[in-house]
Amino acid sequence: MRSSSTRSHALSGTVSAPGDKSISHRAMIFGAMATGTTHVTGLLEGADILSTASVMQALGAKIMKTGVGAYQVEGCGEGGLQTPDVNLDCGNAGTGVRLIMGACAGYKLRATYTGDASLSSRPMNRILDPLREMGAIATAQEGGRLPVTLESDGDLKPLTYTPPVASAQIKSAVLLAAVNTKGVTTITEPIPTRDHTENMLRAFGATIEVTQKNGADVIRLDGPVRLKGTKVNVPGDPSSAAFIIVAALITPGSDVLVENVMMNPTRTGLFDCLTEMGGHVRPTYFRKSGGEVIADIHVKSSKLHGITVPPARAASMIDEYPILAVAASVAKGTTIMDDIAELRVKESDRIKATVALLANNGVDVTELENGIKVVGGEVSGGGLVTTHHDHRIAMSALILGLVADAPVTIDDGAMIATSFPTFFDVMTGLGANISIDKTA
Ligand SMILES: O=C(O)C1=C[C@@H](OP(=O)(O)O)[C@@H](O)[C@H](O)C1
Ligand SMILES: C=C(OP(=O)(O)O)C(=O)O
Repeated sequence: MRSSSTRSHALSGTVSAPGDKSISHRAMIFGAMATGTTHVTGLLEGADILSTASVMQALGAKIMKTGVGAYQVEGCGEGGLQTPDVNLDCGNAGTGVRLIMGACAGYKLRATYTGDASLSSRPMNRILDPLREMGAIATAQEGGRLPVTLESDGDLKPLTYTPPVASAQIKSAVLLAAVNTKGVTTITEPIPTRDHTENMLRAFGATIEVTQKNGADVIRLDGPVRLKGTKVNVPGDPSSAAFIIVAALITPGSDVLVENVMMNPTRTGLFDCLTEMGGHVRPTYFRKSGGEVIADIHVKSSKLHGITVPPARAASMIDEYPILAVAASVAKGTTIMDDIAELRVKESDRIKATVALLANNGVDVTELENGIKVVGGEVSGGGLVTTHHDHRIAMSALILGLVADAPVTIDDGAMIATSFPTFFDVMTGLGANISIDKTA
């Protein structure tokens, strides 16, 4: 599905951010583990979440759609998740496969996990290592890749663990295994990562203690805990709102309101960067929804200047570097994004893919050992961008095209549906010149 974008007039209007991907995965997984019914509203109906939902059904949960973004999950509760009859295809979703493997390790079951080409190239030992330490048996392909077969007797040992990289997926996989493990599992996080697992496990009835030691967060879960079905109202995804916000900031004359954006500080690093760059990014009308603070963000096109992104901010904007690099392409001066080696193991090597996307479209960009340097200026455009099945590279390229002299084309926009299925409608509704070439 080849798509392209061209220079656009001012964007204007009010839109709502789609449901948060991280919270939507967790709603399906925790709901399936719980006793009783979980009622979900605002679920992101993206391909990643639909993969997770069908995997949880294969593991024994009953999931029913009751309206737009509304789902009812009948959990497996006492009986527990069950050995599935089929391989568990987690699609494109790192979050899905890693959290589900963690959850399944706590039960007596055996399953084989697969994914698409992108997911099959991503490292799984980062969660298999701690799960093996707890007693699960896992076999993987070379380099810890999928397909993985994971088996557990449902009688794991608790673990005291410091993940080797800042990763909410590692933390969450271990915590989910700990839910059905007798004893205290402790995770130390020197750099805090998104805390949705902790917050949502509490909403499902678990007690999770978070304390500070030598500047690190120490997270303790005393298992086993019996999760109880609950209501989950999924807030809007700041990582998807990011594309709308940057589009409005860089397209001259724009004035856009993005409603329902989750403002959890473990997720808002990009908004801090854009504000430091001189962007008019103003959250208003703060309120609580589904246990999170949300706000409506008012964005006006602004003259941006380059910044050096503090590496300590990386965890709170880990998925936002490609779109920040697009903003940096039209900012005055230099933007440095360094110490982001984790970007090399996302849906694609996002350092290389971002550098190639900008360079092909006439932006002055340099690949650093573990980062990206961008010097802003005019964007000539005219390039064909290889997305490597990466939704965030695809959306970033289409936003760059809105300020380019010649159209920016992407090889395939289909993956955008993994995290932001309404992207094309939302952006064209605001006035962006983005089109899908259904014949290519
Ligand atoms: O826990 C989550 O929901 C996620 C954690 C992040 O991954 P890492 O934990 O690997 O950094 C992020 O990139 C991903 O989109 C969602
Ligand atoms: C990295 C991402 O997701 P995941 O790890 O779940 O594939 C993302 O959405 O940018």
